[in-house]
Amino acid sequence: MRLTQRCLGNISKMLDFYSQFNPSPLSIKQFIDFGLSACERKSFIFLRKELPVRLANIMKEIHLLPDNLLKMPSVGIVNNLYATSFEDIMQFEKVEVNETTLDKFCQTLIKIRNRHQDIVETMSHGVLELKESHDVDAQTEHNIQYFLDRFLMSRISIRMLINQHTLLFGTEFNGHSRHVGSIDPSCDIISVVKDAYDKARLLCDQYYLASPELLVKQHNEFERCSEIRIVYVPSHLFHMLFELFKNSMRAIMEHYDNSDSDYPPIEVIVSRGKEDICVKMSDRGGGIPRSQMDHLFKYMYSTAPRPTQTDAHTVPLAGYGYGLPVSRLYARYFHGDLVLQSCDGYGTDAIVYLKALSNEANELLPIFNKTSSKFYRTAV
Ligand SMILES: CS(=O)(=O)N1CCC(Oc2ccc(-c3c(C(=O)NC[C@H]4CC[C@H](C(=O)O)CC4)noc3-c3cc(Cl)c(O)cc3O)cc2)CC1
Repeated sequence: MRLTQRCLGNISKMLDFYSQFNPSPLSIKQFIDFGLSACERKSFIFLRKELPVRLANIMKEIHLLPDNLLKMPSVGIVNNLYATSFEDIMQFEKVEVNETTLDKFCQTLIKIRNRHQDIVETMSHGVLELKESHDVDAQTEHNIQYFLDRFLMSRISIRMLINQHTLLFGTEFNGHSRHVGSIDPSCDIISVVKDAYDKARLLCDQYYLASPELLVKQHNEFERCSEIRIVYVPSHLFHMLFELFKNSMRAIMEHYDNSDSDYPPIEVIVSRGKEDICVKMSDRGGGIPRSQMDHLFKYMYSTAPRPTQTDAHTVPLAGYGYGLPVSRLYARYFHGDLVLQSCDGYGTDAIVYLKALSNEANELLPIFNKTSSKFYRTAV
């Protein structure tokens, strides 16, 4: 449904207003502390301002995109979805806080989350539409990389706020009584590693009829002989590890494509130091030359072309091309990182760095300001 001109006029004034504010980053500790005190009114009061601020900040950047990208049908769809969701939240700007508005707010958040479910794929279609209709120069590609990193990080942060509120105060149950919203205060990293391996192995067995084994160990320098646990969002950690396992398995199976199933195992070590928890995944999948490494994180390079009929059996281990860059955003979202070290001809190490202390695990949020908008204005 296209927004009427009147709506768009009204929204742009509100967008200007809310985009003046910087998003307020929260740490995992703040999410936990707030979740344990669990006051729905306070959460509502915070979110009815913070969500419009985060939506407006990224919508202003969408409007600064190069015209030829902004005109792509799929980018138009994304723009309208954000405008509709911004309007939905605006309904609560000045309402009286009571049971009815709290219930309605929760339902609206669920509606928004569902509306935005496929945004990443829709945006990747927009990039593909641009690639298929225009020559994309290096500068435009760089601008798209900059924008998508910020756009997708903003989306991760908005979904985090929505999930915390709906899981804490809605009728949904997250399936784990000890969890605080989407956060596990005592996340067993090794079990997430094994879960991600099992799910990736399923896909690998389906396509290659075989899969490499997993060797996993841990080293806790901080609390000797204790299991390594972290206050973290298990679904974020799973997303990263699932992606990395798929890549390692694809490399190994393609590299040893004529062996009789004596594939080198994937080795994972989980370590805990004073500041960081690391999950290092090492494979002997033949590695990648340094000249090709940067491409792996590029949205433009990796945006998978639409599968043709003959590609009906596309490799299930490769998505629509945003798996690795989005996984790095999940790692960076709470001030961690995801780094690749490959040895051409031998294999690849992927390291996920996580903040060991929840008070240091602060949201990393894109801020729309003169610097970021200048970046777009210099775009050709
Ligand atoms: C954008 S995305 O996230 O959607 N996604 C990124 C991932 C991509 O799939 C993959 C998967 C594996 C590999 C790969 C190779 C490999 O393939 N070598 C052989 C070629 C080396 C260059 C050579 C050349 O071109 O010179 C032509 C052969 N070797 O090591 C890895 C590897 C990569 C990651 Cl990231 C890892 O974590 C572990 C790994 O072992 C590459 C690409 C789908 C798309």
